[in-house]
Amino acid sequence: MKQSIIEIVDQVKQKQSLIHNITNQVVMNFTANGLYALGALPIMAHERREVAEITTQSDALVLNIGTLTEELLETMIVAGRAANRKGIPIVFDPVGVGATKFRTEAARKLLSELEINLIRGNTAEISHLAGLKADMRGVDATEQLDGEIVIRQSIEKLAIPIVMTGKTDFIADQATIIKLTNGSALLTKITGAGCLLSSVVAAFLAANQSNILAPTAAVAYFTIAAEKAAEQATLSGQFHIAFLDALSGVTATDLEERLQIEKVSVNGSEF
Ligand SMILES: Nc1ncnc2c1ncn2[C@@H]1O[C@H](COP(=O)(O)OP(=O)(O)O)[C@@H](O)[C@H]1O
Ligand SMILES: Cc1ncsc1CCOP(=O)(O)O
Repeated sequence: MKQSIIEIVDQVKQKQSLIHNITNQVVMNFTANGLYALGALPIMAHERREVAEITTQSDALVLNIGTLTEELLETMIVAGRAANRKGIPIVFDPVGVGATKFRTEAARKLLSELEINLIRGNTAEISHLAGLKADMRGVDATEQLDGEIVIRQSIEKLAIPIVMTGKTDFIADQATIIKLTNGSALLTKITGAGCLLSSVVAAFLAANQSNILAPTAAVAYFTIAAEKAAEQATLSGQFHIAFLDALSGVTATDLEERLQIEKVSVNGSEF
């Protein structure tokens, strides 16, 4: 597994994928800088009349509903259809789903009208999307949820590969669940960490379309970068910058030495 992750990271660095992000207004700049640091190329384009062309020129599409409007939702459908026609992977980030009826209905619409390749959300968002109960305050959960139970039930209900984040991260498809425990709590003190991760996952999927290995490599790379940054910075402002820098330089040795894949289950049996 570690060797495959290292190889996928090399593929990402070589491919320098162009990632079309239809994302929220809070995180656009951070996402663009994070993708550059990784070695990918960002483009943010939100005009309905041009998104199909932009998506078609891109290697992956990210749909993020963090500051969604009715118009932007329609634009996402146009871009998503263009991606589906060309087999371009789509990552969906259901920011704040469950916080309002509009977000919840929008998320359902995107899932029903588009073929989404992967959903990346925090534990509360994934629970909501799967119809499990989770209390939200803004874009964050108000309670601790048992990630392992949530991911098992969610993958069964949604039947789309999922990256579910929190203190522990889970990567799942219908056959496999992987649990990663790398990272830093400082990621929760800056805005846009999850949104950037969704775009990083898209860059990994653009380079390697495996349902489990590519997103696992993305989460491993991202959370190990956070660990390295947290060794340089204790406050959120310093961490923000240190993290961007660390995103450009996670090495094979870092992955070898730091990766914590605590548990892998395949078709329900652990090994
Ligand atoms: N308590 C925590 N400790 C360490 N890392 C965390 C913690 N909570 C979230 N993370 C990390 O922060 C990143 C964003 O996850 P999360 O905060 O769940 O997403 P979102 O920003 O969408 O709410 C992930 O890489 C995750 O591993
Ligand atoms: C604060 C906020 N409000 C609407 S979108 C957004 C950014 C959320 O980003 P993340 O969930 O990745 O921290």
